[in-house]
Amino acid sequence: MEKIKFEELNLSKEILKAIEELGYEEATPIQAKTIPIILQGKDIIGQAQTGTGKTAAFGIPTLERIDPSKKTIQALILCPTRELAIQVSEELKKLSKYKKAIGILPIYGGQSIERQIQSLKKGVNIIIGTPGRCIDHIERGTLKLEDIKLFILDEADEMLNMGFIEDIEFILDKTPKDKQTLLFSATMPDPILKLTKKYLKNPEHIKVVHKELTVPTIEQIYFEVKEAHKIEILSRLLDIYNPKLALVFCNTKKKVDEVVSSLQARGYLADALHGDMKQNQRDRVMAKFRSGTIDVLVATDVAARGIDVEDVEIVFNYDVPQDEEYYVHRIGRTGRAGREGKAFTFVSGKDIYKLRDIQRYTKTKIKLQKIPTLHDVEESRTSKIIDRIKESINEGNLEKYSDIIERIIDDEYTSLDVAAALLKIVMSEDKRYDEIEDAFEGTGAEPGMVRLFVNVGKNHKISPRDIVGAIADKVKLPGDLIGRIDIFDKFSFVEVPTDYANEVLDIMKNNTIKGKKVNIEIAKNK
Ligand SMILES: Nc1ncnc2c1ncn2[C@@H]1O[C@H](COP(=O)(O)OP(=O)(O)OP(=O)(O)O)[C@@H](O)[C@H]1O
Ligand SMILES: [Mg+2]
Repeated sequence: MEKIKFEELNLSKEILKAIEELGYEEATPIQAKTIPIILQGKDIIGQAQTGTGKTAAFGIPTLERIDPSKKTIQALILCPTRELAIQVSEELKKLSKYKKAIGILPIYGGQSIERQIQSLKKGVNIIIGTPGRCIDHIERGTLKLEDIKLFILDEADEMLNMGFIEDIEFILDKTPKDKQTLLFSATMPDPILKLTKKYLKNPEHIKVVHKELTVPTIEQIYFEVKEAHKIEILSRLLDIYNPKLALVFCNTKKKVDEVVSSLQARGYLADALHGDMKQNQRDRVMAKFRSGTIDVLVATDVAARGIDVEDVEIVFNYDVPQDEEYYVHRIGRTGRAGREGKAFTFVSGKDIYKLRDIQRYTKTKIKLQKIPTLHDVEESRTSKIIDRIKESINEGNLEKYSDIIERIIDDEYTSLDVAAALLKIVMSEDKRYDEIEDAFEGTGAEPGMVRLFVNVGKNHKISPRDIVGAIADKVKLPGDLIGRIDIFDKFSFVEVPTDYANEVLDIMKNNTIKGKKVNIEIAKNK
């Protein structure tokens, strides 16, 4: 498709200036195709791949059509999650930087309703909301929709799905008949498409056509993994690829919490996002993820749709998603706006059938890759160190250090000796991998004993003796019955009598060692 400049789209100079500041050089295909039609006042269904700028595709013409001299709500945008409502509202605020008079307000559950009422009273033109909270305001009489010109569903197929459809109909019922309706999503399954006839007038279905439903710049890989090994494999992949940010999807809230504690215990900066958390917690986690204060976000499907965070380099499907559409949306959190990304899916047992359905639905091939071994992790660490050494040599300024080396060489060591010794010192600071492999080799504990894998996390001050002491103390198990296998940077192995194993696991799960929560699980042969 030929490139379309925003200047060709009949936009106001205020909007063009804001677009220029955002650094958008040309309109994306979905923007080029839908903006003119929306400006004409037509109903549309806009379908284009994840991360291709659908927000601005409906956001820009919406801003152009608002009359800010009237203090009424003229556009309502509904989103399936709170995080998405906030994000869409932020993007609209950026686009309206030079149309200051337009009032934009996100309203969503979990936030003080009183505060929202105060803001609504000031006169707002565009509401971006989640359905539940909008209904709440409609019932209180604090959200008046009789002046609505534009009604927009972002993630429209999800909004018209069973979970939301009643809410949507309730809200639609309160809006004027002659409004314009816009539906946007990366996916639009046929049954939902049929349903849209009920809500749209002579709509144009604008589909930015591609052979496949997913973004081609996302490399899609799957690993055959036993359920019990997922956490270890996730850690290895994180170590090898070292993504700036990674998003890990699980199918349940419980699993999200488990994965987060295992990752934290292994020293990763990870946190959770799911629907059981309080809104201020959710906001804090999203902010930390956006700023890179945490680098692994583990989430349920609340984070699957629409969320736009630039540096997400890998998306993990820790569990294969139930719905094919969700695969598309989940992996679409990476590879946005033309960037590259990776999507890694863990497949265990019967999941392979689901994966086939997903490939058929998305018309893509997901490639099987061998699970990285600890040796691979080691290799990747080695090549990273080599790169760093070369970089440092190229940067120069090494005179001070060369002088020291010369002193050693004077003592009859070769420069190769010196270099090798230095490298050994540097690399042994984090040599957990070889040692863990050794310890796992033969997880067979002494007869009558069970070997436990104890994870104390980074920067701890917990010695093996502390671990044995804590178990002895809290489980009332004589210390000499506990065997100590080894201690590593972040890990340790202990052996306890088989009869006590479950009790130790139970009790230690709810206890701390020197004030720190540690992760103890039965060691499994890798
Ligand atoms: N014309 C443009 N040029 C460059 N970047 C753009 C352009 N339009 C939007 N973007 C950027 O592309 C990213 C993705 O946009 P957006 O979130 O709207 O995608 P989307 O199509 O809604 O994806 P999803 O289906 O995942 O919701 C955003 O960071 C946005 O700022
Ligand atoms: Mg979107």
